[in-house]
Amino acid sequence: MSTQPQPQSQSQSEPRSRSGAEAAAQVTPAAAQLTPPAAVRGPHRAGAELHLDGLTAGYGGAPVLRGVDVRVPAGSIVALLGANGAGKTTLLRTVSGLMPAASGRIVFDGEDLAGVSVENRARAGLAQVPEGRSVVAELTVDENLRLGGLQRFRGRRLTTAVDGIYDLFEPLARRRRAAGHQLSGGERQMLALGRAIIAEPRVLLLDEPSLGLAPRVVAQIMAVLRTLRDERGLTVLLAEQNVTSALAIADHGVVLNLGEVVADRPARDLRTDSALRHAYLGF
Ligand SMILES: Nc1ncnc2c1ncn2[C@@H]1O[C@H](COP(=O)(O)OP(=O)(O)OP(=O)(O)O)[C@@H](O)[C@H]1O
Repeated sequence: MSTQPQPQSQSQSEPRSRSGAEAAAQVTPAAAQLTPPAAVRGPHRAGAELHLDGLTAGYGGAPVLRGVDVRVPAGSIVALLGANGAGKTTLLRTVSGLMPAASGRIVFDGEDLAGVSVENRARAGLAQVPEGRSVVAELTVDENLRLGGLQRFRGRRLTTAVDGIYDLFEPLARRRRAAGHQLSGGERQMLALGRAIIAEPRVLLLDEPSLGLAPRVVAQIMAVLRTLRDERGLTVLLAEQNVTSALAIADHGVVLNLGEVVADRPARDLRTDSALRHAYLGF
């Protein structure tokens, strides 16, 4: 597979426009109070489609994922939901190549990823932000972002890319000279996300970005993800226990239980159908 996709113009990314009513239905009350992030600076690589077909994976021979099928269309957000231990992190790690698949297929932009290294998956545009807000503690915000951006940019283009992240995450712009270890939990999560986004991934794998954060910060992060989808056509697979926040921005919801898909529905159905929510999400 090609490991160096070429940048595409924004018009090629075919960003989706939404009706006002649809957009309004997708914001949480907290998100509604926030100023939307600035428009995404372009041009950018467009999102790619991701399919998982019959994916099985586990630890030491004990299966955790059992024949999981998930489809994440290009330019959409799919919420991956489920209780503790359902297999969300295992699924994301298997897709990014950190864990081997025992069987099944992972298809990224039409290409089977079997045998493709973690590094080449990242180069092709598959980015994972693990749970725990991984940033380099000793480096400043600016240095962390530049490090993330070096994968694709040098010189002035790198500076423009860093400025693009500050447009999206205003709190980071104010803290650009602070070291990673001096940041609040919310700022660290924004930086972890910024480091992944700056390299213009085509599919973003996010593991519980809301964990331990205040509702306002969660709303801010979800608003950025929505902007990236709508304006850049980014594809996002979002593992979350914060079901309400995830479904507020997702197009589709997939519920895992003990490593199996038990529901695969439009997010609108999971948001609005209380019987469905009660059956699969327990509230
Ligand atoms: N390194 C490991 N070795 C062995 N078993 C593991 C390992 N990591 C996770 N597991 C097991 O795999 C199962 C799925 O865990 P996983 O972390 O994927 O779930 P999760 O849905 O992400 O949960 P959470 O929301 O708590 O992070 C659990 O039973 C867990 O105990």
